[in-house]
Amino acid sequence: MHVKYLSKFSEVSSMRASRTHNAWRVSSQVGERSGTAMSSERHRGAGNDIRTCEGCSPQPHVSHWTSMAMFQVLSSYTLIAPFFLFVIIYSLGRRNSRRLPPGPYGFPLVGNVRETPFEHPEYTFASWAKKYGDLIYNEFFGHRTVIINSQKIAQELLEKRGAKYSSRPRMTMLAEMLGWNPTLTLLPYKAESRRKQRKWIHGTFGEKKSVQGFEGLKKRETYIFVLGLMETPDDYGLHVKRFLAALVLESVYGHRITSLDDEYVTMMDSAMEATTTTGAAGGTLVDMLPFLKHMPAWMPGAGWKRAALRARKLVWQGHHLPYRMAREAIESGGAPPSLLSTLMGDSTKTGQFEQEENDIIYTTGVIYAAATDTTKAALLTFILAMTLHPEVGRKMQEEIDRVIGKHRLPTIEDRPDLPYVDSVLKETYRWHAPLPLGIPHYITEDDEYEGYQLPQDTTIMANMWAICRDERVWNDPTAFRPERFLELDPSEAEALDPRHVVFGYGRRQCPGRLFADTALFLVIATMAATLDIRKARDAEGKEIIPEVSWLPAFISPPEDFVCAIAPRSSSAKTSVADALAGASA
Ligand code: HEM
Repeated sequence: MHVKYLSKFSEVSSMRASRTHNAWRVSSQVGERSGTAMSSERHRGAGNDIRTCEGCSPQPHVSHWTSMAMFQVLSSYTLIAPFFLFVIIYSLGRRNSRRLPPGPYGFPLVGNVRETPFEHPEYTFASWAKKYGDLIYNEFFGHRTVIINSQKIAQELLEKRGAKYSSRPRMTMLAEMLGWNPTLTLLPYKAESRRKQRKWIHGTFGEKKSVQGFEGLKKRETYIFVLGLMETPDDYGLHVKRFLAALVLESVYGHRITSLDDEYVTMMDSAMEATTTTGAAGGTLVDMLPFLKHMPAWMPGAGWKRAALRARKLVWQGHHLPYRMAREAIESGGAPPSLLSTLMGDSTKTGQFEQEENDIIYTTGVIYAAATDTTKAALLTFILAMTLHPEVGRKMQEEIDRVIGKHRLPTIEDRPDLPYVDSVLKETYRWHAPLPLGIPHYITEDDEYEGYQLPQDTTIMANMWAICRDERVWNDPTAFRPERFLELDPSEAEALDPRHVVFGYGRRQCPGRLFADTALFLVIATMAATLDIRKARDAEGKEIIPEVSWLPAFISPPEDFVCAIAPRSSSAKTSVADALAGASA
């Protein structure tokens, strides 16, 4: 790939596909497909056990397109033929000479591109695990990739051996051509800027005390969100987007939005959209063949480069313009405290502002991209689960009424007393990991695990979707059943907490997880206390049962679905409006 599937932190609505297939069905189709997709395969390692299976996958997918495009470009550069030959010989030699983890045997040069579907590769990787085990080796155009399908191995490698497993793979298009390279998400492990940016973000969004400082903001935006749902429930997707944009822009820049037409939102959305439309991160032709980035933009066939240059401008603006506007507001004393005001204040005090300004710009700029779509995916998954399982919503309401009563709304401090609500959030994470394959890590030193070599310069990723649905761990993993967490003893519950999976691992673990998790708890508890979420009805009054399917993307929210959201009681709207007045005071 390296990371064919890393379509970055971005608005994925442009990919909102026409397909609305059921996720469980896809899962089994993919399983079937992967069983027939390989004309030959073998286990590398101790023995070269060659097995064949009938037929080839008839499924066209983007990887075919990518390889065809590659051949078209290369055919006009016949001088590169010796290079091709070298790569084929080299890749064959490399695959055979090491005791790599098992996996489907790919073709020379393209590797496993052919049998890896572009959509929902996590399902295919999970089905491969049944055949090859929890550690699977793949190659994509000569790039080594290892996929982990169990929590035990993910923790062993990505956490315990974090010093070797915490870098990021090279992404020529996204990082180098579009200009996302100075952001924490993509910086190599050893980069000084990575250390600094991570410390800053963690200090604001990962430490309990500083996260508590945003409680007022979270409450206010939660109440605005719930009132919006009460007024125009069919626009629930837009309310979710507004809610998260408001949380992020105020906590990061001290900028308060009043609508989605806000200047900052427009700029940042444009940067993200331009990024998405240049192709899947790590999966474009130039990622496979980085020398192509030097192709002159005026050349015939270089439309992709011209598009990348246009996107680069928007990415630059998305980072620099909100920063400049917010900086002015902070300097004129008109902005509430924020990550930016803290960083500006601290670095001015130490006399480091000039040296640190670029890191400050990119630290603040990346959070909108990292925080909004990820949290949106989790919140939409919760709404889908409530639509399908109104009985879960009723149980949450019973618990809230019993513990808190009806005279006030739940707060984050109520969490220990609301174990059922808490288990609903955990089940939401487990049911569908918002980033099914996480963000890839990169191995920076040769290593060995259970007799298998894991060479330096290999991309390694945890299949979070598969880990959260591991049948060896979870009974009936496809069911949405929050009770499963209440049936565990405390030590098991701690070990199996899905937050140890869906926010990633070790030294690259999400630094915003505490902020996201507390915001999500508050919002789902408030929704349960004040709203009924049910199935919508069609013109004949029949319930519409939403399909359970998720967008095939790096950040994977549910596909569009309809639901009926209404105030829980005649007084619900007043109590939220009163709470909003209190929170805004
Ligand atoms: C439900 C919401 C969220 C989910 C599921 C999520 C998930 C993740 C995952 C899986 C990673 C990659 C971890 C790894 O490489 O092992 C990550 C990284 C990151 N997340 Fe989150 N995230 C969420 C919300 C947030 C929020 C609210 C923020 C900021 C306030 C944030 C900021 C970041 C950043 C900056 C990184 C890159 C960290 C690094 O490379 O060192 N995320 N997130």
